[in-house]
Amino acid sequence: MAKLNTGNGTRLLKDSGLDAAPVPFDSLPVIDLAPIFNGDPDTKTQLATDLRRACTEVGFFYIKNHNVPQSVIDDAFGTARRFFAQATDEKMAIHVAKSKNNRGYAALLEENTDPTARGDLHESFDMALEVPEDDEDVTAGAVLYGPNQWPEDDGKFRQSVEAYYAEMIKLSHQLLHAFALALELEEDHFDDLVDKPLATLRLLHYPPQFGEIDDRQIGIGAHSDYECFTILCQDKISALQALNTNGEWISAPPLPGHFVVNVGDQMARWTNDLFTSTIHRAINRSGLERYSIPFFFGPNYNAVIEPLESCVDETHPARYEPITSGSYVNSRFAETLAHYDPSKEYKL
Ligand SMILES: O=C(O)CCC(=O)C(=O)O
Ligand SMILES: [Fe+2]
Repeated sequence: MAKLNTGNGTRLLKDSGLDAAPVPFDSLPVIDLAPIFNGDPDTKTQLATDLRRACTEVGFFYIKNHNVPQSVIDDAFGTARRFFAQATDEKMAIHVAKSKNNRGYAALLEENTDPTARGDLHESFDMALEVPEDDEDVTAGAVLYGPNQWPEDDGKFRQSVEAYYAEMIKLSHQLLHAFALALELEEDHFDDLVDKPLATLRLLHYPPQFGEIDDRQIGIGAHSDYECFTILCQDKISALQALNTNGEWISAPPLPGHFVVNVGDQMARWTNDLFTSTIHRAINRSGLERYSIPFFFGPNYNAVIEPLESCVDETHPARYEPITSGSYVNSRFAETLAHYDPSKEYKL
């Protein structure tokens, strides 16, 4: 502890560098995305300011006026409910263990997002960009690209999931423009890096948990997301919590017509931790089944992520070595997904 003499006596102060401690948030900000679509320069500047603040102080926020049709969202949730209601055998037919790139179904407890815990109480279906096996990046070993696995049905499942995915890709490009403005960069700064994005959509089903709950076995254990940002749609059930700088869990309930967006680790690395990749978890104590649809958006497999020049200076030296988007996500998957081992031979 250092001491500072004032006219009214001595005060103690911690020697904690030049930056002020962030104010711990107690609720999540709401960002109006309308300006990114209507192009008015003044309101865009306001959006950039609001977004910068949300990403710096919280790392979690709601977005409204996102232009995603409610019918596409409702369809995706209906599809998720029908999919998870099937018999286990049906779902296991497209199990992730049959995929090199984590596409398909994973059962309860097969994911362990927090490696110190005992497995997550959710089941999931993962899909991402459809890339053929003979694509040049796939043959060169870019293991996160590849084909999806689809359930055998009348095609409705694939149709509604792909419709939702297409909306998320469109929205992510707009959101990335807003992030660039928030970083005082040109709006299209990141555009060349996202034409073949590592972008994964998950359907999640959380059964309710009753009685006394061991915090090592909850819906999804405490974690940060790996990609640039996540766009999350929740059904009507509140279960998501975000950790503030005081170490307190803050509730992030669903708001009708809004998505929750959170900054991921790749964006934190790009911004040298100016934007914060906030830890979160979900516990479904509602007594009802819960469904959510996170969409994780990161740049192309080979895009190099390193601290942006504008986020590095003498008092904030670069904290991260350059790494490709693919290597980063790959290493995180290997740590948290029981069936993920890109070095092994997979048979469909
Ligand atoms: O379901 C939720 O509310 C959160 C999901 C999540 O954090 C994730 O899948 O990374
Ligand atoms: Fe997450």
